[in-house]
Amino acid sequence: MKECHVVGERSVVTTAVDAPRDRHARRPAELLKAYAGLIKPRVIELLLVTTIPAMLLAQRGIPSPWLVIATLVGGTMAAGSANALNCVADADIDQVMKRTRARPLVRHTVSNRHALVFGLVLGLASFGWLWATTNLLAAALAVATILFYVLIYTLVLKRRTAQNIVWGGAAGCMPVVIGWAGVTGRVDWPALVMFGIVFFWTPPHTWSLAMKYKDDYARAGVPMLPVVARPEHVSRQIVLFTWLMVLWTLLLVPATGWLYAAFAVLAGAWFLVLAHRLHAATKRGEKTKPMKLFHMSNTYLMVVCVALAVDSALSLPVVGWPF
Ligand code: HEM
Ligand SMILES: CC(C)=CCC/C(C)=C/CC/C(C)=C/COP(=O)(O)OP(=O)(O)O
Repeated sequence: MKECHVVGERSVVTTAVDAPRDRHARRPAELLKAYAGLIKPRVIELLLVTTIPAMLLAQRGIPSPWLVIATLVGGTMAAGSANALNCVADADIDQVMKRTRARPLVRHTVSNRHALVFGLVLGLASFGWLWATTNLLAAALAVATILFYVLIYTLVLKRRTAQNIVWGGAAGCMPVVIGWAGVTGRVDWPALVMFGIVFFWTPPHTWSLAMKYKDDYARAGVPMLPVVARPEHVSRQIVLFTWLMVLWTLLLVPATGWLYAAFAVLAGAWFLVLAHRLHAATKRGEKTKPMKLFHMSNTYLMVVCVALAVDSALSLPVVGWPF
């Protein structure tokens, strides 16, 4: 059975004694599967979805398809590097948590050393690719995000504070800024508003998941909010961040058309109802389904991003400042 010791304030898991061991992947299909597992493709999918509307809004139309593809390829390389390095840093706790026990480094289908080299090379490649195909600002922002996510979130915040994902979540907000910079070579106020949308979206996304997996996180010594706080406090925080997120989406309206504005209000109202329902059920001490809110958080972000992308691609008349 695994043991988890808290050394200083950082939880350190001793070597697992019964983690399933595979042999190192050798055949091409095994290698592909193993390295794909390192980059967490499901997460990258929505990270990229947030990048596309940022590029369309920056252009207020349709940027060159090559620029969009080049930015998405660079973003995938950067996020893949960040996730692979995260897997190396978290190999000790991933073998303790049921949710992450099938990951390549836990199953030993890839060695830690190969995963580290893979993550570092992919990160350097993302910098070179983005510099060559977009601009130096976008490339620099991508590498800064990798460094922040691995060194600040994964190695410092994640194992030390219940606010880990609030501040560490900033890494997940960077694809929109990188997409904007890829088109304009600058970071203008709409990019910062989009950063804020994902920033306030992240706690409902992660805390709903962590409500389901809190025993896993507790076993690994990760102080996610549901591990250290009562369910009612967590659901109240989810409602608070959901309100902040919905109100923040309206700040983008002066730079968009009515289509985005309508979906931001409708999708926001829908997600607020879900968050309040979870909080009400939690307060009553009823059995809740936080994973429904987790999956709906991805749906919400996808809907808002698609509405923004269509609104921008069609160059709908901009609503402008109401005063
Ligand atoms: C620090 C910030 C974040 C944390 C701690 C976090 C946490 C997680 C965790 C633990 C999972 C489950 C992964 C697994 O078990 O395979 C997950 C899945 C996912 N995350 Fe996040 N996330 C964060 C930010 C983001 C951002 C910014 C996005 C996209 C913009 C995102 C999109 C997704 C998607 C699409 C999935 C897969 C959902 C599924 O498998 O159904 N996450 N997230
Ligand atoms: C452009 C660029 C470099 C983007 C990088 C942004 C990025 C990789 C965000 C990831 C967000 C995320 C899934 C965090 C979960 O980490 P975790 O360690 O809490 O999740 P886990 O417990 O599933 O490993």
